Amino acid sequence: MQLLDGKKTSEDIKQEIAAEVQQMKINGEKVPHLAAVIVGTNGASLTYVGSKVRSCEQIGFESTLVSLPETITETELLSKIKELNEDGDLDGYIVQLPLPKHIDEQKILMAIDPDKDVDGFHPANFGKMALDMETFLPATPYGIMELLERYKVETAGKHTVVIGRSHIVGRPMSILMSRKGYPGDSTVTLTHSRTKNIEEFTKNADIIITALGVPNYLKADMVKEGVVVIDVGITRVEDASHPKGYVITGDVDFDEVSKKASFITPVPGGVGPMTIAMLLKNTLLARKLRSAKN
Ligand SMILES: Nc1nc(=O)c2c([nH]1)NC[C@@H]1CN(c3ccc(C(=O)N[C@@H](CCC(=O)O)C(=O)O)cc3)C=[N+]21
Repeated sequence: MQLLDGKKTSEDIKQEIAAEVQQMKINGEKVPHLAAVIVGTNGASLTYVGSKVRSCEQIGFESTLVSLPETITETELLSKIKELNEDGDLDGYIVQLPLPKHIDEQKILMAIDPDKDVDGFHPANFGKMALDMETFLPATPYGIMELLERYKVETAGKHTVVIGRSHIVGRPMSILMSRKGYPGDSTVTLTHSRTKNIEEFTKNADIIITALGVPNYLKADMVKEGVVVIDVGITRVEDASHPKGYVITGDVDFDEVSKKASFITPVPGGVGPMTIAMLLKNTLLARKLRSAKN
């Protein structure tokens, strides 16, 4: 069994980006500038946004945190988005999801300038991804593709089973794994909450990508020997015996499944850190595309 170490790989990627930023500075060029919009104060959201800001500092990006109250109206948020779209210094930004219930998420995502949409959530970018055009790939699926590539995991002709059809992970993942070329060329089954006898799919899978958010869902008797397992689930489970009061738990029963797996991602330290690294990579791309335009 080989661990797909997202923590280490994300550090490698950040170092590669940092070296490019160093060169940009030497050339007297503008460095990439990323902003994150966060509405309200969800604990997990704050953790994620916090590590994004730290990563920016670490690699020499400029970063801006736009912190807005839970009570902000949709109209007010839309005018903030307009401001960010028009900000000539800003290369890319994300609006942290989920948004409060009184705000129409789709409406907000549609308002983001596709050229600054480093999450790759805008329909224009999602469409480009599906059509194999250069664009910002959604950071989590992009991070998974990068892990498979850097560990030279074979994907061509393999049966990949994706669990979960969310717009930000499962759906784009199924598209990317079926694309032509490496990593890709996979035969993909996209399973979800209405799938019947899901074990019939997982037991026959060469690669399983779970993005459910149900702790310890995937058990050893649901997989075959030699399977590659990518665990996208990151759930905080209360645990009073831990200093933080919770433990981070994935969708996979790691202790048992890892005995059968050829490759497996840990949680934490797997897909999560990769998501952040790929967001930074997208921001670097946004900067390059913008400088090529001007
Ligand atoms: N517009 C938008 N884009 C996102 O990409 C986005 C979002 N909204 N909303 C929330 C989810 C969640 N997400 C995570 C990223 C990294 C870790 C991460 O690095 N996790 C660490 C553990 C961190 C901890 O201690 O909680 C790990 O897995 O090792 C977790 C979660 C990005 N998301």
